[in-house]
Amino acid sequence: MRAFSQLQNGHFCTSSLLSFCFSADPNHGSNVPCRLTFASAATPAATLSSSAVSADINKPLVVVGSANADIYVEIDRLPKQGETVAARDGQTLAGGKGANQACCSGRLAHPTYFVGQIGDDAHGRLIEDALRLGGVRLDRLARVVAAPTGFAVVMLEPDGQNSIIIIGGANMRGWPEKVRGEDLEIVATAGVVLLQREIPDRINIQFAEAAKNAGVPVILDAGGVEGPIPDELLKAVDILSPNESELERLTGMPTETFDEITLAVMKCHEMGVKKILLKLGSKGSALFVEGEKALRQAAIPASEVVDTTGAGDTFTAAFAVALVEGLSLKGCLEFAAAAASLCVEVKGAIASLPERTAVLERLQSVDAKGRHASY
Ligand SMILES: Nc1ncnc2c1ncn2[C@@H]1O[C@H](COP(=O)(O)OP(=O)(O)OP(=O)(O)O)[C@@H](O)[C@H]1O
Ligand SMILES: [K+]
Repeated sequence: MRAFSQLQNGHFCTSSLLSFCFSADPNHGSNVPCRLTFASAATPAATLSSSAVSADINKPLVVVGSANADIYVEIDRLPKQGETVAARDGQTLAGGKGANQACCSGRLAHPTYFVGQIGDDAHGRLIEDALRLGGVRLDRLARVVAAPTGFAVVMLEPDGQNSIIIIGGANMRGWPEKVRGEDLEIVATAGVVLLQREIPDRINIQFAEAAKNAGVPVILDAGGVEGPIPDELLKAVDILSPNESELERLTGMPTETFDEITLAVMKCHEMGVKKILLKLGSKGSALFVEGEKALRQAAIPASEVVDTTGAGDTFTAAFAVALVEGLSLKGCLEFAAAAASLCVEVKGAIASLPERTAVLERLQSVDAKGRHASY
C-alpha cells in the first residue's frame, strides 16, 4: 500500500504502514479516527501529535443531499396498462445518494453530518434508523410536513433489468427559500462538503457557496437529475465526480476512449472545475487536475462481484473521507477503490458499505500480493 501521512513539518511522506487508532467519541455515537500512525523500515513510528493537524483530520464530512426509501419488488414482468400483477417478493430499504454517502463515511468511522429532509412518516423513520446505525449525526436532518419522505419503486425482473420510479418528496419540496443559518454553520466547520444532484440545485448552490467562502473543499457527485449543472454550482465546486455516462451528458462529448475522456474533461475545466474524479466501473477511476497528468487507478479486484449497487456512492464518500484525513490524492484514490471493491461483494447499497478495518485489510492484501493498484 502506498499511503501518505502528513507530518508536523507539513510535508507528505510515503509510508509503508498506515494505521488508524480509534477513540470512542460520545458526541458522535461511533468510533472516530484520532490520529494517523506513520512507520516505515527506515523511519521509526511517528505520530501526528500536532493538535492542529489532528483537529483537521477529525473535521467532519458534511454530506448534503437526498434520503429515500427504496421499495424493491421482484416481478416476473412489468404490468401492462390497467393490469395488476403479484410480486414474488419485496422489501423496503433506506437509500438515496446522500444517505448512502453519509452512511459510508459513518461506517468508515469518520465524524459525519447528514444535512437533508425527510417527511413525518414511516419511511422517514426507516432512514433515520439507518443513518443512526451508520454512526451519522442527525442534528441537521429536518423533518418536513409539506411532503412525504422521498421514495423509489425499483422493479426487478428475472433477467436483471431494473425499472425505477422516483418520487422526490421531501428531497425536492419543503426546503426554505434561504438555507437555515445553523446548517450553513455546520458546512463552515467541515473538512469536506459532499453534494449530489438529488435535491434542488438552488439548495446545493447555497451550501457550495457557503463552503467555498469558508475555504472548505466541495465535492459534487454528478449522479442524480440529468439536467445541466448550473454555472454557479460548478464555480463553487472543487472536485466534480461523474461516471462515464454522466461526463458524456454534461459535456455532450463522447467518452469511449481515454483520449475522448481527456477531451471531455478539458471541457469541464473550461466550465470552471479544476478537478474531475471520474468513476469507470470495473475499469477503475481517474483523477484529472487541470494542467497535470491524470492519476489513474485500477479497480481493486473483488473476490466475487455480487451487486454493484452503491459502488459509486461508496467510492465518492470514501475518497472524501481520505481527503479530510490528509491522504495524498493518489492515496485517496486507492482508499476509495478498496472501499468500492468491498461494496460490490455484497447485495444492496447501505448493507454493503464497508468498515474501515476491512478497507485497510483490502489495501494490505493488495500490497502483500505485490500488485500495484495504480496503472
Ligand atoms: N466489478 C468491480 N470490481 C471492483 N471494483 C469495482 C467494480 N465495479 C466498480 N468498482 C469500483 O467502484 C467504483 C465506482 O463504480 P462505478 O464507476 O460503477 O460508479 P457509478 O457508475 O457512479 O456507480 P452507481 O451504479 O453506484 O451509480 C469504480 O471506480 C471501481 O473502483
Ligand atoms: K453492493
